[in-house]
Amino acid sequence: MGNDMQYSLITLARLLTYFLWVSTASLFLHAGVVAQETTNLETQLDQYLLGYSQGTATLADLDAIYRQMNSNTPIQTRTRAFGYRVMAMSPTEIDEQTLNAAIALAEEANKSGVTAAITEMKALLVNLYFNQGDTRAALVELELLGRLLPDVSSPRVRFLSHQAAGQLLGSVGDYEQALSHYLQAAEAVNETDNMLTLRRRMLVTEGIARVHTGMRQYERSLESTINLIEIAEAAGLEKEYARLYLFKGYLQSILLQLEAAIASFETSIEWAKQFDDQETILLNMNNIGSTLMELERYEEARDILSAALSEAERVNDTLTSRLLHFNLLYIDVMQGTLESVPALEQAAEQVRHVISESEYIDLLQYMAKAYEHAGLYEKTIDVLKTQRELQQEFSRKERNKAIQELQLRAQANEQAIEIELLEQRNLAQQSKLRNADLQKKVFYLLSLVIVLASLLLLLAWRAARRANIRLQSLNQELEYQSSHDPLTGLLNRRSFQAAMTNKQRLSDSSNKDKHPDALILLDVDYFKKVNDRKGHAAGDKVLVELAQRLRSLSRNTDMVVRWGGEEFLIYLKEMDPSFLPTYVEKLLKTIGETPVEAAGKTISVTATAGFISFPFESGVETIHDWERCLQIADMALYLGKVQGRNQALGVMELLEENKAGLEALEHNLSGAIEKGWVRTTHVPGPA
Ligand SMILES: Nc1nc2c(ncn2[C@@H]2O[C@H](COP(=O)(O)OP(=O)(O)OP(=O)(O)O)[C@@H](O)[C@H]2O)c(=O)[nH]1
Repeated sequence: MGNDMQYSLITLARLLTYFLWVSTASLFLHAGVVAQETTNLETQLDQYLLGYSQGTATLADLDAIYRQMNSNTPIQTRTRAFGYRVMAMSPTEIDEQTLNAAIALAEEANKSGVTAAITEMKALLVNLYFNQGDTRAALVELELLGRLLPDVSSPRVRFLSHQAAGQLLGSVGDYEQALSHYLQAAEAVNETDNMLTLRRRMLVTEGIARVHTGMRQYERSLESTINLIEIAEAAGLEKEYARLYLFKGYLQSILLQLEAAIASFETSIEWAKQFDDQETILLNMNNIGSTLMELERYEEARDILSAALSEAERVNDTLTSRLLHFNLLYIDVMQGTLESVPALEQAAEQVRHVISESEYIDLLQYMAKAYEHAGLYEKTIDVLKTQRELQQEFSRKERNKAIQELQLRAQANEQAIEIELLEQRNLAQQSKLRNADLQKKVFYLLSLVIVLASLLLLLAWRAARRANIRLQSLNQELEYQSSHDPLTGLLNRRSFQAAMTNKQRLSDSSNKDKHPDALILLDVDYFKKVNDRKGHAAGDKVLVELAQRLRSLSRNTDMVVRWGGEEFLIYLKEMDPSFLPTYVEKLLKTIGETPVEAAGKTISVTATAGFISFPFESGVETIHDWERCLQIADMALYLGKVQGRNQALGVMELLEENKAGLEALEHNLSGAIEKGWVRTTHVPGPA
């Protein structure tokens, strides 16, 4: 039993341990693999960044890193890579597809709950929407971004966010806020120290310069630009020089530092030439020409503008050609060629469609000057009037635009609140789902544990039950063996004694009306001879056969006992004493009439018996002690033997109903019989 159960338990325990081990190992290995892949990807991104800052990395390098990523890659690594990808693209390369990819990744970031990733994606979306001209969407993202920013620790993400905010707010004219963001972006940059630090510092400074320009704080803007150029030179970013010097010259010309402006434009041309940047060269030439016009150095201006015009025409740059054409006609008029006035008017109209409104308003100033120079005073007044009207109209529009932008920001704020609410709701929903999922998992796990425990219990129970059954049958066997004679299967003396003790304990007076029981002690005659002549095995066979015959005559309530070697005791329940001799006769016949067949031999046997009713009514007293009764039956048996065997003697009645009679009955039966104190019944055996 123990073995069965132990085996099952051990097997289950082993299975469970194995299962746990495999799960733990796979979890551990999986975690290890993910961690290793992540480190590897981050390193690759660092290398890419290095290459990017040195101008050697390509988009293909980045794509190669991208291909190694999957949904298991930590979200912040993926957002970082995506940010680099956008950074590597020129504004014109950014399309709908890029935007959609960014929106999808932003959603993933939202779901992950990783603040740095969420913020980075929001900053990128601000940039992308701004780039696509969708100011409203950019503002909404900015509102959401603003709520997250205080929790962001990564300087890189803080820089990106503030930079994006500065750029967007600067473009909608919220210069103060823009400036504040740029300053925070500058702080974030100061916390970084890598290959991108200088480039980032430049972007911030350029942003600041643009904000100052927007605020018409040109001197400050110029300061920032000079600073910017220093940074670019320190970083050796030669590609940026032309653009920066152009901007510097532009600011100087506004501040009427005209000679310095020309010098800046010339420097810009030098650098633009290095990189074959025709567009910048043309812009600078036009700017130099315009500045010379301001200085009334018309000949020099004409030279450079003519050269620029032929270059612009060569490269089919219509816009610049028209501007240059206008400037050249202006010079003509200023130098006295008054016939050029209509052509100048015509050129102004053409230019009007390709320049901004404010630029056109500035251009009208030149027209007024030209008319004045040509003595066309009425036209001068007209054009100045038009200029004033346009200026007023422009200012009104600007004001409206500012109001609209304010409205737009308020709407964006509202939308952001709605989105935030929605996101919160989504998060709550997700956590609800996660909880439900967790509950489900716990339920399944518990069910599994219950099933396994039940299985174990069942196995244990079955094993215990089997053990009990075996034990029971062993006990029964043991009990049987201890109460039965192994040869004949009859009750043995011990069990009979126990039964009688029990019986005596339970006997009560309610038995009064019933017949007494009977005790018959029976002994096989000359059995020793059987053994001696036919062999011990044949003797055994005879005993078994006789036991069987005795049993065949007994009822369920009777007891047939092997009392000793060849001696049997038959206990009959409620036997009418008058029928007892007949029964005993039948008993003797059953034994003696048919010989026993044993080992091919026929063995004739007879038996002698003594019998008595129990309890025995002696007249003096009722003998309730079965052993005393049996003692009398034994004496009767003995007398039967003495008188020739194959017979039985029953003690029926004590005629001398006194103490002496009882004494004689119990200790000297033959004497009592001789004295005629006892009535006996003689039963002869079969002839
Ligand atoms: N084969 C066999 N013999 C047994 C067994 N138990 C007792 N005996 C034999 O039974 C014989 C009894 O012999 P005795 O007591 O001298 O009596 P008897 O030969 O039957 O003679 P009476 O009883 O005087 O008629 C002995 O030889 C015992 O060895 C048994 O289980 N198997």
